[in-house]
Amino acid sequence: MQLDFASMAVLIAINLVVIGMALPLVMGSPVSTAAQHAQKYFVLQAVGWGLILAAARLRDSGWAPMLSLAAACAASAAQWQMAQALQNWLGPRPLRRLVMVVCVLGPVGFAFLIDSIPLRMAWYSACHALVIASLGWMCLRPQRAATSSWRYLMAACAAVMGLSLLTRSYLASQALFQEGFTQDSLPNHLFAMIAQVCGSLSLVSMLVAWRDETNQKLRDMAMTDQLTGLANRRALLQAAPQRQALAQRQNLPWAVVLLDLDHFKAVNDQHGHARGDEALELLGQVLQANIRAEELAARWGGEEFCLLMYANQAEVERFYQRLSTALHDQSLHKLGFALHLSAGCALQSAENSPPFASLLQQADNALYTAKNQGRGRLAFAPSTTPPLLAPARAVELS
Ligand SMILES: Nc1nc2c(ncn2[C@@H]2O[C@H](COP(=O)(O)OP(=O)(O)OP(=O)(O)O)[C@@H](O)[C@H]2O)c(=O)[nH]1
Repeated sequence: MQLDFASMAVLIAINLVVIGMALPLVMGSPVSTAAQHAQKYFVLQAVGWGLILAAARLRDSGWAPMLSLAAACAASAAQWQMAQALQNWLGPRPLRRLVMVVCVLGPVGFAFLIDSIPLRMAWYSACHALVIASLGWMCLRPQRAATSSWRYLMAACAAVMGLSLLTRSYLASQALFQEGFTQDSLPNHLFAMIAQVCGSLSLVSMLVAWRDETNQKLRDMAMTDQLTGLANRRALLQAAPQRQALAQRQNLPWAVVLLDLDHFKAVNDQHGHARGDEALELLGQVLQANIRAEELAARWGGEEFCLLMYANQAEVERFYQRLSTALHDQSLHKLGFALHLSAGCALQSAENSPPFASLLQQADNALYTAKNQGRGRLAFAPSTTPPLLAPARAVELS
């Protein structure tokens, strides 16, 4: 089999052009920011290989060095797009700045060394190897939920590509290349083959990353209340047994609190449904600002909210006072009228450790008590302490 570099470059360029055109069609629109960067990565790669091809064809003309420089610029721009995609998929990537700097320095050095093929190749290949190795490293330790399969595949491709580029850089520094990127030589053939295989595997990785991202978005949507941004009932029901079991295992106090806005129908009637929605959003914000990271606030439905707290009775009372005051003040300030809350709480204790559904029922009964006793107060479920010593009691907001 006779391989020549120009034919390989044609195949790679055709492959990348087809991928660059097919991706937007397959992914549809609109796609996420990360997916857009991934699409640009393939388009720029196609442009880069097209320019390498043109440089090979015009090898004997004065255009070849400029075309090679343009190819280097396109390849660096493609790597930068990949860094952006990884940042969006995996969260903040500390190496992103380094990638940006080397993506600029690579073509700049290439331009300065344009008269010496070995030097400019050695320089650019070394820069390219550093960028690719950084991209591979960026696939590790994600700060957002991301499956390992596509990350490891991409990191492996980066390791192989990085090594082949380093080899090319070394050979060029030894002046073994006379005609740069386009020379028909074993290292260039190997590099083209590796680029082809790693390019295809990177495509697979990116499609899986994009699928994971889409699945994660759907999961988040299924678990989040659209209006308030809090967890929804499904998310709370899913999280509750685990948290309850943790509290039992570690002997932590645990409380289920149901909160309900008072006379909310009147808010809607007097100020309109849109204002009512704003009131619910505000309660969501105030709740989120007043709970601890390990606690969970969810919209239970309508104007009712549910909290899972690692707290004893005194702590729940203090929390209720704090929340009611903040809600009162902020609603007056932001909505122009005051919102009031009633709450019912069931506490898990050594004596009272029923299933979650039963605790929830106790909290609901306590909320009913708070409403019946005049609203604007917190009531505890009677069974949370021995009934004879401490019957159902309510804490009125002072
Ligand atoms: N704006 C808005 N209103 C809602 C939403 N969900 C439920 N509501 C309204 O919340 C009100 C609840 O009314 P009720 O169950 O009578 O309760 P209430 O008026 O708060 O009275 P108490 O709870 O007894 O103090 C109804 O008018 C619902 O239309 C929502 O998403 N947005």
